[in-house]
Amino acid sequence: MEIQWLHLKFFRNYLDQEVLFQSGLNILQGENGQGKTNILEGIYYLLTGKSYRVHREQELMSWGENEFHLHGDFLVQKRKLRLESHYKEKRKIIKINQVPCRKLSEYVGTVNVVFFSPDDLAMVKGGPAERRRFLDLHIAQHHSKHIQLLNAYNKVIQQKNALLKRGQNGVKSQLELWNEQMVRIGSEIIKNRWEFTDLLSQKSQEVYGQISSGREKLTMEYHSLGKENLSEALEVFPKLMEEKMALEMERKMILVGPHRDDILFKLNDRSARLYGSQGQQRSIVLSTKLAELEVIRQNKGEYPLLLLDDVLSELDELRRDYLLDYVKDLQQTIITITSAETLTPRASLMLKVENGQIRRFD
Ligand SMILES: Nc1ncnc2c1ncn2[C@@H]1O[C@H](COP(=O)(O)OP(=O)(O)OP(=O)(O)O)[C@@H](O)[C@H]1O
Repeated sequence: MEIQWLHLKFFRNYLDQEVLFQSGLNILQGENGQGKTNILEGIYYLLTGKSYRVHREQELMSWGENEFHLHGDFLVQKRKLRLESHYKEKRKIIKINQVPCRKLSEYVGTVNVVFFSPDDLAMVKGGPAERRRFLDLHIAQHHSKHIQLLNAYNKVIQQKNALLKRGQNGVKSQLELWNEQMVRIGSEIIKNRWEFTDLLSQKSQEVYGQISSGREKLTMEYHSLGKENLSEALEVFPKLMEEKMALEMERKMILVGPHRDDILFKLNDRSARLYGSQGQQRSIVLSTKLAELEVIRQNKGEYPLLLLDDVLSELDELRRDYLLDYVKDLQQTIITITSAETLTPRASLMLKVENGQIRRFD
C-alpha cells in the first residue's frame, strides 16, 4: 500500500499544500517545528479518522480557520483509491472515491498504516489506557466491527455510570440490564483483544530476538478481569459483575469490565514496565511496531504504509540499521528527520520542509 499524492488545506501549518510521494523510502527533512510531523499526522488522520497526537479536531485546523480538508491518492492491491476527509462546522465528512461513508467503520482499514514515534514509548512505560488504545487502533484496521463494539460499549458504560451517580431506589433491576449488555459487548472486545495480542506477541518475539541477539525473550499478555486465560476471563465476567454490584452502587462507579484491562510486556517473564531499561523498552516498541506491519501483511496480503516520526535519533546504531534494513522490503516508508546525511543514499525521494512549505531536494 502506498500514498502517491496528498493535499492539505487549512491543516495545522499548511494552508494549501500538495505533496507527491514515491514508492520506497521518502524522507521529510527539516529543522524543528517546520511541519514534518504535521504531514504524517495528515496522512494518519486521512486513513484512520483520528489524530495520533490530539483528541480534538479543533487543534488540527490552521489557526484562525474553522475547517480543514485532506485529500489523498493511494495504491492498494494495484488499484488507485481517492480518500477525502473534511471537517467543517464540527462535522466530519469522509469519502472513498467520492462516495460518502456513513460511519468511520466503513472507512478505517481501507488503506492500512503503522505510525511509530518516540511518544510510543508510553505503550510500555505509560498506563493501561495507552496500551488499550494502541491495541484497539490496531484491531480496528482489521476488524471494522471492533469500532462499532467499542462505541456501543462506551455508550453502555456512560449510561450505567449516569445511573450509578443518580443512585435512586430501584436501580438494581436497571443495573442488571446494563450489566447484561456490558457482558455481551465486552466479551467480544475481550476476545478480539486477546486474539490480536497473541498474534502481535508471536511476531514481536521474533523481531525482539533478532535485535537483542536472542539474549532476552519478549512476551505480550492480555490481562482481562484479573485473569491470564481467555476462557477463565469470559467465565468470570458475569459473576464478577454480580458480585461487585453492591460495591458499585455504594461507590457510584463501575469497577469491572474490559475498560480496565491491560497488556503486559514481559522480558524473560519480568514486567518490562517495572524492570526494563530505557533501551530495552525502546526495543519492545520497535519490535511491536514491526510486528504490527507483519500481522497486517499476513491479513491483507500487502504491507501497510509505514510512517516514522523522528525515531532514528532515539535508536542506537544496531537498532537503527536493523530498522533501515527492514524498511527496504516495504512498499513505502515516510520518515521525518532533522539531519539528512546518513539516509540520503537509501532514499527514493527527499523533501525539504521549511515553514509549512515543501520542496524536492535536487
Ligand atoms: N493548528 C495549527 N495551525 C497552524 N500552525 C500550527 C498548528 N498546530 C501546530 N502548528 C505549527 O506547526 C509547527 C509544528 O509542526 P510539526 O510538529 O510538524 O514540526 P516538526 O517539523 O515535526 O518539528 P520537530 O522536528 O520539532 O518534531 C509549529 O511551528 C506549530 O506552531
